[in-house]
Amino acid sequence: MLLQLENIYKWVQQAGNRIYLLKHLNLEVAEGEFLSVMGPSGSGKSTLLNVIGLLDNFDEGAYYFQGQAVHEMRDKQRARLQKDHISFVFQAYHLIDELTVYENIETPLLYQKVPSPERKALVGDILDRFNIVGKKDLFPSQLSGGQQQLVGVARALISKPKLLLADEPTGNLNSRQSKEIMDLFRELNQDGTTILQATHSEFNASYGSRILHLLDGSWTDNPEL
Ligand SMILES: Nc1ncnc2c1ncn2[C@@H]1O[C@H](COP(=O)(O)OP(=O)(O)OP(=O)(O)O)[C@@H](O)[C@H]1O
Repeated sequence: MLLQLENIYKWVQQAGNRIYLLKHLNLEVAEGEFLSVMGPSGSGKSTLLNVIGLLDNFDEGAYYFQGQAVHEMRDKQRARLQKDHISFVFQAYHLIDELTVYENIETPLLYQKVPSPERKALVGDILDRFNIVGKKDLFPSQLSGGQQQLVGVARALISKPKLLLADEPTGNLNSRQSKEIMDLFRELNQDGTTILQATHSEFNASYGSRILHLLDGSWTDNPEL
């Protein structure tokens, strides 16, 4: 088992009322799965991905990653686990404005202390694979939205993460680019990366091996409701 959520609750306090963002949520994700989470806007998909990706805390419940109790970890341990094993592709690409395309893609390898010649080779390969060699010295502001998203995906894939969390990974891409990204995800998944994506797109979800539906922060068997 790669990860396990047990009875997770997350809430915010609003005008004296407790608003649940995640409620009584259980989840088991096996190594090598490709899981799609669907659900209407506001159902909690991004919140769930943020919790699983250790970007956000939860208020109650237990979270195990490769059998380790994440809810008992100190911040530093959690940060280490995240850097070593988890990558993100988000709607907002979170590229670093001051770094070039090349440098943005290289960042995860610096965190992982990959030696320089190997870094060069890996970044070169992925620039090639994504057809963006000609853009390598540009800054994010000099790219279109779709190109920025491609760079975000390249950066997420370069460190060969154990777990890839993707939140509407093809949101700003045309259908050809979307298919390219989803095909890359499939390849990556076949190479052993576990993928968890949140999506509104039936096309994207069809790439997954399992689909779960969220409604108001809980799983539902009746996605039409
Ligand atoms: N800090 C917060 N305070 C109050 N409400 C919040 C907070 N963060 C999230 N929410 C609410 O939690 C709900 C779930 O949001 P979330 O972004 O997880 O939904 P989503 O399913 O990813 O939606 P979308 O498909 O539109 O991206 C929303 O109703 C949102 O307004």
